Amino acid sequence: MIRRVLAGIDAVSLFATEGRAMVDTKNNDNKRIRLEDVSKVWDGLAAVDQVTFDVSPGEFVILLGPSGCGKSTTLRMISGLEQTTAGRIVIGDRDVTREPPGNRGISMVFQSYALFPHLSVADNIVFGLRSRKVPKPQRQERLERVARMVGLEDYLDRKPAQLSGGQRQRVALARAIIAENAICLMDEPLSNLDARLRGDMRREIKALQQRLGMTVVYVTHDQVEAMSMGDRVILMHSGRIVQDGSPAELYNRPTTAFAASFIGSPAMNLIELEAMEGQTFIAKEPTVPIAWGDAGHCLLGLRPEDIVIQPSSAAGMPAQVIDEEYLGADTIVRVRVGNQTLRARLPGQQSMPSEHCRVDWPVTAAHFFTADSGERRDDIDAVAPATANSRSPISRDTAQPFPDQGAKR
Ligand SMILES: Nc1ncnc2c1ncn2[C@@H]1O[C@H](COP(=O)(O)OP(=O)(O)OP(=O)(O)O)[C@@H](O)[C@H]1O
Repeated sequence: MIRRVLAGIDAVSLFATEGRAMVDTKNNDNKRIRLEDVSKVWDGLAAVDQVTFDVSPGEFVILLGPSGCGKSTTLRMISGLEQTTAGRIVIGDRDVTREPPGNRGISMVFQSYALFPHLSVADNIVFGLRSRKVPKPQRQERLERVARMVGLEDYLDRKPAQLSGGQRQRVALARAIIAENAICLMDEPLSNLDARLRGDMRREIKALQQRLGMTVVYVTHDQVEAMSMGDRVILMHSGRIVQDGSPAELYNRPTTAFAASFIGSPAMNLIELEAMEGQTFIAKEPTVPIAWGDAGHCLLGLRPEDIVIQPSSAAGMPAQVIDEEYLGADTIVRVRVGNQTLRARLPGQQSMPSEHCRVDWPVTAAHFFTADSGERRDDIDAVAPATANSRSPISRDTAQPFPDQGAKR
């Protein structure tokens, strides 16, 4: 309880700049964010390590990454709730690195909702406006407008304890929106909600952001949120930016093995390859010749949906079916290839007719990464598995699934 109230003070302090003119949300200058070589060091350890990125006006940018990678710390430094150890933060054309939170023109939505338990929904929403001494008629008009926007008109007299998780989250959103700041920072705002509500709220937040033209920086470790909401995704790992691009870029062209394995569910299969005879690379087991212009170890990356499972008489790597997991729209089939386990995603409900099969993939679906640094290699000319000269590379159109492998729906 105490934590929640303290968090509430944080949240509200962002809006509580007395006498400050309302930020003009039409003015794009207030909506731009720039981080230059920003770091945060705690006890000699860099939680955020020389992070640099820009957020354009009206952009929805996601900070994505595993627990502890520095997402929240980065967000809190943008808000001013945390001081930077090094680097510069610029909002619009103002260096705000040493400015207090209330001077930055930013709203924030927290995972904990940060509501005052003793205040009604209406009072929670207008708390910041009150501290700013916005006159009552204006407060009331804005409250009604925002409550309509987030569907809380019928709940204004209730206390937070009388609301569902989704409704509490809407109160937190309403409080951020009513401040009419041009920038809104959100820290895992949906993680306390159940899966269905999360889906609904994702769409609502995105629609609101577009309607209001706000710049949003949104922290999550949930790649579905990142892919579905972000105009851009900044993937972080150990305090650093691993990749910064559109959701499609991150999915289709991951620049590191970490990005490849973090985005996508199930994750991209990463198969260890090792150097053989000068310019040829082969899988440790079984043998997969790879034409290669360089020496060194590398990983072959294959998305589960790119793997084709064929009868054992067909071309491809010999494999054994381990099990099948039916998920409704598709089936995840695990197969053992040599000493490695691969996951294939097949459409509909699938039941493998035999334990023995072959796996194959379109040549263009292969991604390569160096095994040590994990960096993407685009200079590999890969051939399809099995005997390289025995057949033409397959494509999605020419792939031969098991004869009775058609989707059963
Ligand atoms: N106040 C603090 N004092 C010392 N270390 C901290 C403090 N806050 C965060 N850290 C450390 O900084 C690192 C980054 O934390 P941060 O909360 O930014 O990660 P995150 O990516 O947001 O993780 P999560 O998704 O679990 O919230 C972690 O190793 C964390 O333990």
